[in-house]
Amino acid sequence: MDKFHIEQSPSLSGRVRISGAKNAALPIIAAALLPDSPCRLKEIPALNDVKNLARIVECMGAEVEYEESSMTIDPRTLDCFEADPELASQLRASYYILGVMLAREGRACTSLPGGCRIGSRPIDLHLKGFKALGAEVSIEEGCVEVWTENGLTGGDIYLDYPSVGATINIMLAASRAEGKTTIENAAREPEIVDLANFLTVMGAGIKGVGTDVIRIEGVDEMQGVEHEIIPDRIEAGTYIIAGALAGEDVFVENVLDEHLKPLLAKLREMGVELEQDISGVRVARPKKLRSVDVKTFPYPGFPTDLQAQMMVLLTQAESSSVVTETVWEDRFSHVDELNKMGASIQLDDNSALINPSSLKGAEVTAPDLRAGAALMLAGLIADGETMIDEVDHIRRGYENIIEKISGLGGRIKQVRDRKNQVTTA
Ligand SMILES: CC(=O)N[C@H]1[C@@H](OP(=O)(O)OP(=O)(O)OC[C@H]2O[C@@H](n3ccc(=O)[nH]c3=O)[C@H](O)[C@@H]2O)O[C@H](CO)[C@@H](O)[C@@H]1O
Ligand SMILES: C=C(OP(=O)(O)O)C(=O)O
Repeated sequence: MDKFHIEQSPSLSGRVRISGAKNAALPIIAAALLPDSPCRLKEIPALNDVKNLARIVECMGAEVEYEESSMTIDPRTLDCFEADPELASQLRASYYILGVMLAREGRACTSLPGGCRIGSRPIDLHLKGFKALGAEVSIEEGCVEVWTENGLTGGDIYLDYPSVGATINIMLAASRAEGKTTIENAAREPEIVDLANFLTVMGAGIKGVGTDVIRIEGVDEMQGVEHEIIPDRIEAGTYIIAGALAGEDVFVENVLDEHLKPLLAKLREMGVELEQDISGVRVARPKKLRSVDVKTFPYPGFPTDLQAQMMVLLTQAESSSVVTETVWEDRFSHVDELNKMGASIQLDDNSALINPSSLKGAEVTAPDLRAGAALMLAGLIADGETMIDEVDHIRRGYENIIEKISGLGGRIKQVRDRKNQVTTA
């Protein structure tokens, strides 16, 4: 397994371009199986999750061409409704095959999905939505199966929690169901809006996306279209935090700053100066960082996917801060690793008290994607050398991370296993 070796890099400068959003690209790749002609998707990030999902749809018979950041998917040759179980268990978003194939073929099957271990991650709300559209569901020995004998019909669904995945899966299924579907207490994340725009241009009738009531009018036919994925707000936020931690002058390019309001507001409260323009955000480390408290919420609240990275910045504040995680019950696995690096963070249930501290290099392990990104940020400001193990987690969400950080002057290398042999500059 590869590791990242990082040396203290206190003066990052230059430009870094943000890639297309992983959490928009994945449902959109699945949705490209809905029309009756090919789709061309642009700004597809080169990430393992994307490659695995592309492989899943290919194994189901679709034709996929993937070059640079663009992917063409032709669903006309689909001849299977089952996602490869081994591939499907590697990523969370494989469960979007359920909504899509249920809509298209009236039947779908996949293994329970993978993704970060940050809580129990049930899929009851997805299944409740499918049932409301007239589907039967079964979960047996780690396999999820959904089917309908007479086709899907629109229905009304109230989500107990505004789940991103459930909102997406129900939208996918409802877009080709007969009649109208209403999702109440729907999630409002920008990735859902991107998917809805894609479905709408293909022919679906969708209203209210970006609010908590989404109405979908199913259609019989959809046409393949070209679509460009929105920039990844979590990748952007991670590089903006890197600039606030260790930047002399960092410009984070290809950012939709309206998707990052809760982060940018917190950074300003901390004393970070940000210059926003149409193409991105300029950021540098301020002389002093004020402490702030942060609580994660579904969008438009502070994103749970930036909680770990923000915690690293808070270790550098003048006084103590409290971070409260409300979305996932087990998303503090970075705390032990940061404490190994000299941080002083105490956990109490779903809150963390972060005391000011100087970080020092250490050997740490990335427990999941964003926790890994947080350790990488910590390595950039820690005194000495940091070695991060299990970096495949980080690669699930950050395209060309070594090249991007090195391009800003960050001293980071990929090394291979025990011999610590350098593989990438
Ligand atoms: C691939 C993808 O887009 N992943 C994102 C997506 O995950 P994901 O779609 O899995 O997250 P959800 O919004 O579904 O989960 C949020 C909360 O709802 C609960 N829940 C969810 C579904 C369900 O059927 N039952 C249920 O109880 C979960 O346990 C969790 O506590 O949104 C999360 C919240 O912003 C992000 O952290 C992930 O990066
Ligand atoms: C938790 C995440 O991803 P996934 O849902 O794919 O595990 C994430 O992107 O931070």
